[in-house]
Amino acid sequence: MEKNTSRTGSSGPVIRTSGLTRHYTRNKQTIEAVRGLDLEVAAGELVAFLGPNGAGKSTTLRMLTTLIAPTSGTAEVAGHDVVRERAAVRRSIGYVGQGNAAGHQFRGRDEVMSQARAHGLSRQDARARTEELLEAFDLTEHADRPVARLSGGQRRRLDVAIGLVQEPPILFLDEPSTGLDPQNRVNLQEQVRRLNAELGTTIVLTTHYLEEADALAGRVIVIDHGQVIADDSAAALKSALGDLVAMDFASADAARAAAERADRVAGAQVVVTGSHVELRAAFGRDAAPGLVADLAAAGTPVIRLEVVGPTLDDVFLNLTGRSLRENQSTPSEGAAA
Ligand SMILES: Nc1ncnc2c1ncn2[C@@H]1O[C@H](COP(=O)(O)OP(=O)(O)OP(=O)(O)O)[C@@H](O)[C@H]1O
Repeated sequence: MEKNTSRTGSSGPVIRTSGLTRHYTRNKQTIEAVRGLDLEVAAGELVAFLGPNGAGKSTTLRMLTTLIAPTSGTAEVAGHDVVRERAAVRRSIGYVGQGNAAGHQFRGRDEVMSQARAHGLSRQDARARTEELLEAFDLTEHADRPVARLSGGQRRRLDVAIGLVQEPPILFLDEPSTGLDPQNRVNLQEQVRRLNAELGTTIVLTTHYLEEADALAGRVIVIDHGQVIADDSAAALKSALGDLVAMDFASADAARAAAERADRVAGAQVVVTGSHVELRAAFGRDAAPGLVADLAAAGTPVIRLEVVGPTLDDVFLNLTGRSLRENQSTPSEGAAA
């Protein structure tokens, strides 16, 4: 399949922002929702904006999709300025916002079908694409009901299906999986992956699900208080942080003695709390057996040992001192990465 460098007619970045800033005014106070974003996204990338509620993710997407104008700074999408060339930007993108887009009195199937026709598919191709998307989002048996009579989750799935109809060169998805059950979240991820891999669609999505950013995106841009605080692959972000080696000892004295030895592990950050020692180091997993043997020989044996690979939440915690999980609406669904 062709890659979307050719679909957009550009070999440079398909999204480029410089000092992109957006303020809101509420009760005479200025809210700096997005603060000087400098960003480049190349054709064919799958990027996740990860951040807590209120970080500025939606505002960024709304500027990139021309729905709101920047307060200052510039943004180009598909080579077009988002303020001066709104129509050209809109022709190059698909956008699934956080709200429900589908008309409520129409049947779900007709909504998808008419979008497909509106985007120039033949009747036959439109029907095939409609059925494919309804099937992919588990909507086939609900598709003959008016949208108003679908559940919240079913409507959300219909919105995402409609957003995927046209297969645009650049697709923006604002929290596409919020409100979806785990199975439909997986279905969505499959669709997103397929668009990216098979058609080379550049995809920018926002999420506060750590697992989603981790599983899906080649590149994770962590946003907090309207600024980029990290930008790399999930694997690189995590490995830079290193593994956590948690150890319990018989007494606080033993823990303190052990911590002195643990400090010798290259690049280790060691924290002692009572009889508990936590060590974080890039290769903590590899260093642990030697350290345990060393401590036993020194007369301070480890009573309990746990080695945990870093999660994106650890990355966020390390960068901001706060946990992203506090912002997750369904923390119980979060499995460690
Ligand atoms: N229309 C608006 N008027 C005033 N303030 C706004 C408006 N839209 C967003 N904000 C504020 O701007 C900041 C960034 O909001 P934004 O919706 O971009 O964050 P987000 O990262 O997308 O969060 P969420 O995950 O909750 O959508 C927040 O403080 C929010 O309250």
